Amino acid sequence: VQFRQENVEDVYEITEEIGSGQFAVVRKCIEKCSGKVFAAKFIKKKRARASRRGVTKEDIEREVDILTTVGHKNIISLHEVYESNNEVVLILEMVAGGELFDFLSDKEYLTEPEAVAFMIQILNGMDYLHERNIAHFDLKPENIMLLNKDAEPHNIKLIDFGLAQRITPGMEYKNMHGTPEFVAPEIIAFEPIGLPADCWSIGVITFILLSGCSPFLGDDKSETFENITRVDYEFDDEYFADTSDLARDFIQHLLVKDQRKRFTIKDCLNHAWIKGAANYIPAWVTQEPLSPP
Ligand SMILES: Nc1cc2c(nn1)-c1ccccc1CC2
Repeated sequence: VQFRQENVEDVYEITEEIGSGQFAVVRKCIEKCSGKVFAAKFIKKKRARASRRGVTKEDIEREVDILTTVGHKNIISLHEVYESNNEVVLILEMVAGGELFDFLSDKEYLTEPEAVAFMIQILNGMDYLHERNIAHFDLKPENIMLLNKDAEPHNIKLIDFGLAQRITPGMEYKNMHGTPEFVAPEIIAFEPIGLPADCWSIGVITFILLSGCSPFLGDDKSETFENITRVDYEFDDEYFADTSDLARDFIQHLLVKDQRKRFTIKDCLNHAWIKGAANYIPAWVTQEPLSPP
């Protein structure tokens, strides 16, 4: 998709802010010709090479390339892209249900069936990406949006592919800056990273969904990194007393330091905690539509 050079405000009415990232602000917008509602993500372009502010054109093109090539019900879709001299605007599918993060803080934590209903959708979206050797590299509750917070069960969309990468075997990715609480040990150790880093983050997210607690969070960044490097976490009985052994087993297979021994997304989808859920989660959540011929 090419970056349109005309003024985005000529084509869309830009309204209230609905979210923001480090160098991005996301606003609700309405396409004038159709009345359709979208989310406009304004990304600041990096001015000078040495500047710490803004995003390089190369990084923006990577996010656009990845969003353009993926199409899945649990991944945000990209409608079109505009460019002005100091920013790029991604016109994205509108998701109006807010972040899973906020949904969680209202509920403290979820029952296992609720957590599994979310986890199945996260895993389906991630399975689609990992089958195409795309790593998200910034999985966390803030980057999981609910389509509609009142619907049951909830339909989720993975957002923010600003750190996503196509992983070519043999290529090494090291300079990463995910969010401390969710990064895998290999990211902290500056070892080559790949798809398994996302699986670690899924383990952290599952732990949080079931307990409301963050397994490795310390009083500061370095303490958090210390806890991750040592894989120092526990299922505190105060929060995990009612959590099934299957759920703990699922998490334990993801929070594994050696990324070669860590569960893959396929392993997760085959785990009894997830597979067993197919009995009580509606088919539209659990069944992947047959991929187009
Ligand atoms: N960093 C972010 C942050 C957000 C979004 N994208 N990137 C987003 C995408 C579609 C709909 C709504 C949003 C708001 C949050």
